Amino acid sequence: MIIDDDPKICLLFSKLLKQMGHEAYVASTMKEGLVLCNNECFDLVLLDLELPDGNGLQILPELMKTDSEPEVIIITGTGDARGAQMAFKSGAWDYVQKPFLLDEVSLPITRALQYRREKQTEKTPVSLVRSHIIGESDVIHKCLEDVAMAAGSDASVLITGETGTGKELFARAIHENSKRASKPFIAVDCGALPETLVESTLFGHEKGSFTGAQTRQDGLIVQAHGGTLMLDEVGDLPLKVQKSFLRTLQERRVRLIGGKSEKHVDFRLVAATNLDLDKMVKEKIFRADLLYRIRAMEIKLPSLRERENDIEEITIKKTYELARRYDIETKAISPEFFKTLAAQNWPGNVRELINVLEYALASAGQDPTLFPKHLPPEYRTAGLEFDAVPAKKSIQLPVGDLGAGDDLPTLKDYRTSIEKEYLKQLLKRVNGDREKANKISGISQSRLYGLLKKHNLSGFGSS
Ligand SMILES: Nc1ncnc2c1ncn2[C@@H]1O[C@H](COP(=O)(O)OP(=O)(O)OP(=O)(O)O)[C@@H](O)[C@H]1O
Repeated sequence: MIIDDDPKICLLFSKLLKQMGHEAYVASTMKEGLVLCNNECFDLVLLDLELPDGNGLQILPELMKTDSEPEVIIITGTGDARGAQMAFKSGAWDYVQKPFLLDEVSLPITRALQYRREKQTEKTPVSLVRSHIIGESDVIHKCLEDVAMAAGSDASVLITGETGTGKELFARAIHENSKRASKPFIAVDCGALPETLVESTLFGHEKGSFTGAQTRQDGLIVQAHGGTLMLDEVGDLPLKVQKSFLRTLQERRVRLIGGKSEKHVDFRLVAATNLDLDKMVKEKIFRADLLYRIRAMEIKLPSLRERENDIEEITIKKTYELARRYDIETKAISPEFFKTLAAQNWPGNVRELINVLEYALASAGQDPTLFPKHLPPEYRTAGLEFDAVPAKKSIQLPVGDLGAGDDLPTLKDYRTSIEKEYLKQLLKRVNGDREKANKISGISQSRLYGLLKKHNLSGFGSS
């Protein structure tokens, strides 16, 4: 419901709300607004303050007490701190000042409606089926609460997060905890499909509708009927397909490629991405109206770096699972192994961790315990500071850039020149003291003499 006496603003909001998939009513005075609110049910009121019959704040408490108890966003051209404070005190959701950018209002609208949906959603299921999601960190618990919330409603959900953070796992969890659990869960990776195939894969095709379409085939949308459709990497949907998919989402009807009639489909959408869809909207490569539709709720998955405390539990459970899968004895895990894992950056998140554990199990062979030495070499360096070996003196090599191209010396020549440089420095420091030279260099007297001879150095006089 838009209560504003400026027809241009009303038109702008009506268009925006329609684009976001909502219906909008308009009132131009406080009185008209109140009457409508008392007769209809509204989720949200966009309330202007300067109205012909008074200041909108006057009717705010009354509006919020109408049967549908709508959320209210104040829109005003005369923003002042006191007005904003009063609005919030009376329970307004947000306070937007004119002039505004569409983004500045669309976000509070989405959030207010999400909040409202969450409020109305059935209570969180007492025992959420975790669907193999591992982790007890606060951030994962927050995500599980979101899953429970999403599972209790039928709203479209957008799951965002870096690669390997478990977007598909969480999508399945939403499905398995929803009333659609006994119906199909269909996942499609939009990024893996060639552009020419996306449309027919999603919508299906009639026989002979294009070369190679030898039989009539239902698309994945129809296969997801009654259940959940997961569009993974939704940012990779070509613009043309975005348009037809939006239509299907809005009208819940699908038409096979080359077909004439339409079919009713009932599916719940869970989309996922690791791209910045808002940025893609600005770059005009993702439709704003589709983004509004698919992001009725959003679940942001944390990276593994943000939930370091979960690494240990994931490691134990996954090592056990992998050992069972490969039919080998499960291994004990040393504290150093955990420490080395905790020191990593994990850009590939849980998927990367599982791959590393697979490597470690293979490299451990018959060894009963996993140690850092079983990890891929590039992962060991990050944990070196935790190794139990006492730290050695750091060594500053007396070399600079070795030059570019093919003129790098052989390793043997390089070692020889470093060795000679070392001996020269040693002789300078010990000032003829043989014992001291043996002590510092850590090599025996005879070996030291051998080396001095080799390099034609005579630091201790003739011998
Ligand atoms: N919290 C978790 N608990 C247990 N396993 C997890 C968890 N998160 C991810 N995994 C595992 O990590 C692997 C990658 O997960 P998934 O495919 O769901 O990630 P994704 O975010 O969809 O990745 P991408 O963006 O690359 O498609 C899977 O084997 C999944 O089971």
